[in-house]
Amino acid sequence: MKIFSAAQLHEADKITTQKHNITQLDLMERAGTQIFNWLHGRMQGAQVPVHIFCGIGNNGGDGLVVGRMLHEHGYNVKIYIANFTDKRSKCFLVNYDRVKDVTKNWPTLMTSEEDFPEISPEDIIIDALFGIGLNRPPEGWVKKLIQYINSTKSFKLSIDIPSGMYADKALDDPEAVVRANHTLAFQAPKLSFFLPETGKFVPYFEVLEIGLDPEYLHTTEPLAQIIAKPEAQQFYKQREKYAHKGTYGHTLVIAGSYGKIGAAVLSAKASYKTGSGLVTAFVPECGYTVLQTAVPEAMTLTDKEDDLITEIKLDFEPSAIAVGMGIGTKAETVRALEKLFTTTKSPMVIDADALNCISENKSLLEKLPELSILTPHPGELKRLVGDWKDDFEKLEKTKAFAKQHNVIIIVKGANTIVAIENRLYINTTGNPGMATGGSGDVLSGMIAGLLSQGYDPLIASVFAAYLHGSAGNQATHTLGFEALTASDIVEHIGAAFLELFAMKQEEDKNKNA
Ligand SMILES: NC(=O)C1=CN([C@@H]2O[C@H](COP(=O)(O)OP(=O)(O)OC[C@H]3O[C@@H](n4cnc5c(N)ncnc54)[C@H](OP(=O)(O)O)[C@@H]3O)[C@@H](O)[C@H]2O)[C@@H](O)CC1
Ligand SMILES: Nc1ncnc2c1ncn2[C@@H]1O[C@H](COP(=O)(O)OP(=O)(O)O)[C@@H](O)[C@H]1O
Ligand SMILES: [K+]
Repeated sequence: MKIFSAAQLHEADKITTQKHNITQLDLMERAGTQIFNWLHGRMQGAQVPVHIFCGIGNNGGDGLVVGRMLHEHGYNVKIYIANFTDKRSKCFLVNYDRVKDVTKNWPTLMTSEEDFPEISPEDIIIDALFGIGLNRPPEGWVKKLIQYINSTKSFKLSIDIPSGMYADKALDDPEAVVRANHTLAFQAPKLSFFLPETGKFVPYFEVLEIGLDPEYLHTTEPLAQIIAKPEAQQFYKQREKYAHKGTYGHTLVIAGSYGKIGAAVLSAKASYKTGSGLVTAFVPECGYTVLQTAVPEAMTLTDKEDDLITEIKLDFEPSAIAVGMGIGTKAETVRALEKLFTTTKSPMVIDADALNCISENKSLLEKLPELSILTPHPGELKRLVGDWKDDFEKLEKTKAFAKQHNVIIIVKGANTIVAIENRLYINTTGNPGMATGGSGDVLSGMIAGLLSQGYDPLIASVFAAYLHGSAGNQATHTLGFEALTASDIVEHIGAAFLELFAMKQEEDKNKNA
């Protein structure tokens, strides 16, 4: 699914009306009807008071359509207009009249704090104050209205976007955003739903199709693309019946130093669990027995030094390499990395301390094989690309960096984001239980495991991020969040593969029944 900017959505709106010979008003009716259907399907005529707060733009217009329909279906609905300017949109005005025709009353006009209505905790609030047309932070009594809405215990449903938030730029004032319990977004989710500073205001959302011009949506370069189950299913390559272990590649995991050999264990196991035919771990001498015991399937090569990696000597050509987890940043290790980068032709995942080595020795960047996959967490990213003022600038800097150095960057976090050239892919799986030591080591092993099997670097990146989050989700079914460890993610990689097609099997069963 694609994510568009507010400007692109306004353009889609315009093109749809022109090409499909419908009016803006028709589109608003469609949008409002979708929201009404969603509510009606859940409320089933319940007489819970519904308070709809409308602005004076098209978001407010949507709110008026919903209010009219709820009224027509016998719901207990009250409509308020936050009359913050007299520049009411045309479609708002038409629907304002239509509400009056149906309810025989004008909605309640609000022009100051005195007009705020009483709201009981069990009431429902619909937020149609501002949509994607917000162009400055709400101030004065409008901000107070948002805060008043937030102070109630009512269920809050935002139309299109929580009022006070922008679709594609940072918040100006976090105190002036509706704290929606749920958001119903038209046609596509907004970029701000997925980034830490703004996404926290959108704990749950659904997308409602409103029939914007398919050609425009299809041909327009989006701000980002969402990777969810339908996309992930398409990445999957079936294993062949006559395959042998040589078919699925030989992954090399270069990881560990004294006290951090576990990183190599997690990564090597994850590579195997993701389907790599063979896995070799290259570790300092002190890691030999640990590896041979903890991952008996893996072969182990060791450095000549006991407690750190100083020279990576191989006796085979790896099909993919994951390097950096727990290796430290000592000068000898940096030299070993430099040699690896300049001599290897294998696709490579570069993580953790290898990224820190690069940050401290920027000349290494020029030596990276093209389309190497860098997997920084926010701290490592900052050391690579420099500081940012907000999440949106972070993405811009990351894209510029990826383009300049011809690499793929995986920005890890609650919604892991993959950047390649000018494009962004946003992962949708994962949970806060995965904020635990070693879970990144698992991801690196998984990416390398996919690379080894011949997945191209971009697909390996987005598919591994999806499966990694999905394995984490599967693990929570029996463990919850707190008890989840990186090893549990590894143990549930198989379940993540199975889950990819679980729904389809269910559907097939139903079809045959
Ligand atoms: N294609 C689609 O997706 C479809 C979208 N649809 C709906 O349209 C919505 C977008 O509507 P929209 O463009 O009319 O803007 P909206 O968000 O209602 O508000 C803008 C108004 O607020 C004002 N204003 C702004 N900031 C302000 C502030 N801080 N404080 C005070 N005022 C402020 C601004 O006035 P001005 O800047 O001129 O003073 C303007 O009057 C979209 O989210 C969706 O719900 C559907 O109907 C159909 C298809
Ligand atoms: N709140 C969260 N929701 C989803 N995934 C998360 C969350 N926190 C962390 N993760 C995932 O866990 C991994 C953490 O990686 P990293 O910080 O490198 O861990 P480590 O260095 O301990 O291996 C990343 O893949 C990240 O996307
Ligand atoms: K809204």
